[in-house]
Amino acid sequence: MIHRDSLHGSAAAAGLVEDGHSPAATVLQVALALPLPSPFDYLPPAGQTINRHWIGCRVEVPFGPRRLIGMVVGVSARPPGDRRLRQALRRIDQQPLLPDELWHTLHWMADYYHAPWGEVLALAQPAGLRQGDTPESPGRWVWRRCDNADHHAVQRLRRGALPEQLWQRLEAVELDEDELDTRLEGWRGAARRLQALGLVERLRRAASSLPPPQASAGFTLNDEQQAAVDAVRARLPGAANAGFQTFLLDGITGSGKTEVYLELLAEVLASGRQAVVLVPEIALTPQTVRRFRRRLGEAVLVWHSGLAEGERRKTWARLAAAEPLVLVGTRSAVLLPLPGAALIVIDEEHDGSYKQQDGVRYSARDLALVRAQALGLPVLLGSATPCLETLAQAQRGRYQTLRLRTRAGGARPPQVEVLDVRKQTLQEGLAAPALAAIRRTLEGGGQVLVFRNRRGYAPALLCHDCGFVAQCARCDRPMTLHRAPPRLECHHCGAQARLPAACPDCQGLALQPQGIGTERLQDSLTQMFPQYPVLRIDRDSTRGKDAVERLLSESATRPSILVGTQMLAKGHDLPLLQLVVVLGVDDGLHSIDFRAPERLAQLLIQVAGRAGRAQRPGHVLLQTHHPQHPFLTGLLSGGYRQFAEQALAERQALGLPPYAHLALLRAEAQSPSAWREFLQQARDQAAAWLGQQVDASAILPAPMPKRAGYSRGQLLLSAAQRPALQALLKRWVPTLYDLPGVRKVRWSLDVDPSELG
Ligand SMILES: Nc1ncnc2c1ncn2[C@@H]1O[C@H](COP(=O)(O)OP(=O)(O)OP(=O)(O)O)[C@@H](O)[C@H]1O
Ligand SMILES: [Zn+2]
Repeated sequence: MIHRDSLHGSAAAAGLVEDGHSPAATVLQVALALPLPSPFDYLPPAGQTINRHWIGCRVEVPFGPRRLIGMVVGVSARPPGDRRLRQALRRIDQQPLLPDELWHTLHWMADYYHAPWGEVLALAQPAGLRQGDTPESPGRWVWRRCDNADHHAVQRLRRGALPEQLWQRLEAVELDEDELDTRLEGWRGAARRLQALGLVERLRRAASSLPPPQASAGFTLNDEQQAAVDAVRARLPGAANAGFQTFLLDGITGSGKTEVYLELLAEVLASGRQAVVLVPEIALTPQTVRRFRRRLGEAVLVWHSGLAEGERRKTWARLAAAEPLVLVGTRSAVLLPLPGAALIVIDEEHDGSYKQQDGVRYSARDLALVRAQALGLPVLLGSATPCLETLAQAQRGRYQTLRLRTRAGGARPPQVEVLDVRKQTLQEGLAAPALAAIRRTLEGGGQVLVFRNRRGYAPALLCHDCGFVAQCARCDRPMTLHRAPPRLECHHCGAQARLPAACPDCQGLALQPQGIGTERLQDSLTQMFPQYPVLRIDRDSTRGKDAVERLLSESATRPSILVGTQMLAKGHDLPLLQLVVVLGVDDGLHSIDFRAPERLAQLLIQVAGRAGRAQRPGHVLLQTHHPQHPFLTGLLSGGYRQFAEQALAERQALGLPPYAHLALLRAEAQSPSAWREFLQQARDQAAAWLGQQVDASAILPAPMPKRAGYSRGQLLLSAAQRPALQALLKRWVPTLYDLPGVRKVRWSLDVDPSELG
């Protein structure tokens, strides 16, 4: 986790900006969204002179035969040497596109993750802006009836159809597009019809003419919730003690963390300011958004990767204009302009989706802290299972911990039990006591969740005659068998293959599914419990829009079985859910990644936390062959808190994060010799700067040595002190681009990697 010392990097990033003050600047330093380490020098467009006000403005420049849009990150007086510089074609912005604070945070980010500035800057701009469009003026589009609407046309509208519904709603009012989005599904088509008939028109309205946001009151908070709200409130802008502070809201599942956020967010809106709430990717469901809108009204906007470009630009512009809004979004929402920010919230702060796994590998959680510090705001991290990095910071007193120890609204925590399956006959992966518990729960009118974190029918297809296993040729891993539609699929690279009729090795006909996936569980549970609906929730069954919601609402009010992967582990309130059966616990016990136990503990606690959230008591069964495994006995007797304390002690003893800081250099190539060569050159290059402070591992194949046809290797750097690691990276990374072996590999640097694979 990032703390004060690491922020000093920003001074270096700001170095170029300093050049801007030199009086005789003649060269523009332009960051382009290319995987190259430094900005490019250009002369200004003909007839224009440069000064520091160019910094932060976009320019169009020639690049080879192409024209690219880049951002001026510095201006300099340095003579260009013998190189002939090309001229920029045009200046796009007259003033910086990004607010100051965001600009500096992005510089910090490029510096800290050792990523090209141009790529970092591009992350903070919707596609249109990256292509040189001017930002939309803040304000909103509204629709209203035309004054001279033709009444004959109105009479021809079919009663009850969408155009007619829209027409009715527009009687004597104009409606905002955002409002229409929430109130009338499919209104856009209807609006276009009415517009074509000359009945309605679309107008731009200034943001200020909007009605004030409408919010409704929440629950009466319990004492712990209230104390949490009070502590954060004391740091909000305007309060006597206003300023940066990181809070950890450490509250058990179902303890009402979301209510704490909502209470604070309502205050932020009432004071006319902005807030961001980061949520995990799979938690950004319509259910979540509805809950926020119900409480906070129309001032809630969403941000996620599936958003249409138009929406994106509109949201970006409204935020940039400091409109009072609450933005609920996934990882990249942390890079939006927030000139009016008062609070940043990170829900389920331990969630893996906050770490970007390609391109610029940033942690949205860490960046949120950097931004909060730069903006002088409180930042609230919420979780029932905080990550160890966060807990370590809290122990050191860097974060202030706020606790919610009881479930809100009188619900009790679920009762968790290990179910020893050794020597038991399993029926389709389920032990007899688990099946009996499922039956009892259904007969008592409750809902059951069978959790298995493997989608598909079976994790492998095996020939019982000769032992052949169907593998992905590009990844050397077993392919997953799927039934609907029948196919083999590689879950690592997405490759698909037809099901072989006979064993390709021995031509035998004894091909058998090996192991259990969610699809198979759904099939077998449907046969075992034919009177009850059995619904499956995983990535395959939920491809359509709102599919999760639809499936959940189908089962919400009656006894039923849900079969699901980690998609079901968070963000859902299922009032009837009484029993959770967890399969495949043992898979997690044997992983080699040092973070595997932490992830498994988090997953188990979160899944268990879905049970018994309302009036019915919750019960959780963990099926395992290792009932005495210290991980399980520890988690059961001492809960997450005790697990975390032990895990932290182990990490300290072994010199692992959070007591060490890591950077992982990955390389992949057609042949292992190519990545070995590159990594060896990289290691040699670093050798001079290694030593007591920074350690380099041996060059090793990645835990998954082959993927999508590429052979993969890695080199791990670690240091007890973050500044030592950063100092090395700063000198080292720029040299990697020019190593002789670089042309034969694809490489990437991951600072604070969350996975060592
Ligand atoms: N003060 C309160 N009084 C009554 N009910 C409450 C109160 N606070 C929260 N609840 C209810 O308790 C349930 C759990 O609350 P919430 O979803 O906010 O918990 P959470 O800690 O965010 O849960 P999780 O992290 O497990 O998803 C919800 O149904 C919520 O409406
Ligand atoms: Zn594959």
